Amino acid sequence: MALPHMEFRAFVQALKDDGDLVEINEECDPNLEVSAIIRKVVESDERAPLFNNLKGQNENGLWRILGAPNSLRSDPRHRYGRLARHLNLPPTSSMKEILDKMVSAKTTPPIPPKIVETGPCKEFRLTSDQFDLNQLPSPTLHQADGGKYVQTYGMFIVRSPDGKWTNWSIARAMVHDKNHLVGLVMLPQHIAVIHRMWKELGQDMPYALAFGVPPAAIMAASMPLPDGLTEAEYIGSMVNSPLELVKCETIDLFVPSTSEIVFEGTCSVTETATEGPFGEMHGYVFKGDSHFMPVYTVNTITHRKDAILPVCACGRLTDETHTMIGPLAAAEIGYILKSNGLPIKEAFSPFESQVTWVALQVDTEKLRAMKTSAEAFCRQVGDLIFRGKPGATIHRLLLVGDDIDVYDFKEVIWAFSTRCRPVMDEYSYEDVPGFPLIPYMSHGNGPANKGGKLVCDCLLPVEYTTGKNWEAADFKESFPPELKQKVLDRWHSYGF
Ligand SMILES: O=C(O)C#Cc1ccccc1
Repeated sequence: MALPHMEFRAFVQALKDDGDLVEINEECDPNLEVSAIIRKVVESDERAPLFNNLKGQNENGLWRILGAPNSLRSDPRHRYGRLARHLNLPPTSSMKEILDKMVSAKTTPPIPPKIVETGPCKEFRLTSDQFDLNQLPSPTLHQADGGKYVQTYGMFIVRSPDGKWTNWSIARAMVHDKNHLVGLVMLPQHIAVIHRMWKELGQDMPYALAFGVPPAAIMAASMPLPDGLTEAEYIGSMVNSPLELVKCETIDLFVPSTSEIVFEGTCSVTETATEGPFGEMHGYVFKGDSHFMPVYTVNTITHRKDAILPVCACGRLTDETHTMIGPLAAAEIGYILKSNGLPIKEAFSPFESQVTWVALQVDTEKLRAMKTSAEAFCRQVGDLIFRGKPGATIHRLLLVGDDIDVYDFKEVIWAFSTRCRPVMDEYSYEDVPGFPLIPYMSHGNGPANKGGKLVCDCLLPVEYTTGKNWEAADFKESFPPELKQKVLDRWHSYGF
């Protein structure tokens, strides 16, 4: 029997078994109605909606839509249950356990994928004269969007011209016409790096776009892994079993054999079209905000019967762009800092920062042993992160002490607000790449692609020298243990 982290269809069943799925069988319109429901779901951490009856489905059920595939659950006991199911972890797993699992494959041998002759993704095949992307139920996600964003949670598969590097990643794309998409291809994302390689050769870039891939694969595809690393092997190592891949029909690329839907074709290195506006991960749609981006030709579609298109209706909290992009960047950032010998214990990107911050918990005993200064330490951290790809989407790094739980924003904002003196304890980076999708970058006062980053030192000077010299004025730290126990034991008899 297929396992939920290795087959999307089994994952959907697992959500159903968890009571985390709402099947909608009345006809829904992919033009805004579907997304309005998904937005209401993700803004209230409701169960994931599976739209079984969409206006525009073809005779083989192409396609249904699963909304909110990796958003949050309302029950705090399994808040991250959907993410956990992506990784074959218990639904009660913490975000720390989830991110530790994502990083685990960095220290275990890669497990290459297994090539199989065929698979469920081959049940039906459509050539370019047999489909119209505008007639299929491609969703319009926000009323100000520039098109139907059919691609928000699928996985692009591209390979360097020398064949040595295959990259899997999520990058948005909208319908351009009957057989074409236009998509965001933006450095330092690896899809843009590889696209540039093909452009230098003067050849269009072959691509596959697989929807409804193994959930473990889409998680790895969202992690800013090092250049040159092939996700398929990383995932194999992470789940300790080889992913099964099958060859595409028309190009020399391989896709997960259980994918729900596969688009195959080439991405032009010369032709562009207007892409956007789009309701992006920071929660804004700027009217008229479109840019010229590469055109993808869709030559062939293969799919399962009654195939499911996963859709992230991104915007304000809390959708997949927040549960995945920020935390997975934090995991990579934490790994890089630890690998460079810095005393970092935990790293997380607070949703409340719209995943533009990463909070770093520092082992202050080891910090004191370094006999370093605040400036030297902060610059070490900033130089390692802000000049590399993992830090691309992050504009604030907050250094906090051992007493702060970086997974709890209330803790993080307390330390930031009370221990980081504005300006004096902040170390700016104006000469590094900026993330141009953040509104204060794209529509702010400075350059959209450069600077605007800070390392914020939320460690008081004593934490660098002699250690914490305060008690928190709270129940946990300001009362003797026996008194706290007495209060807890008598809490209800007091009348609370
Ligand atoms: O369309 C969005 O909201 C987005 C995005 C993005 C692009 C590059 C890296 C990470 C997120």
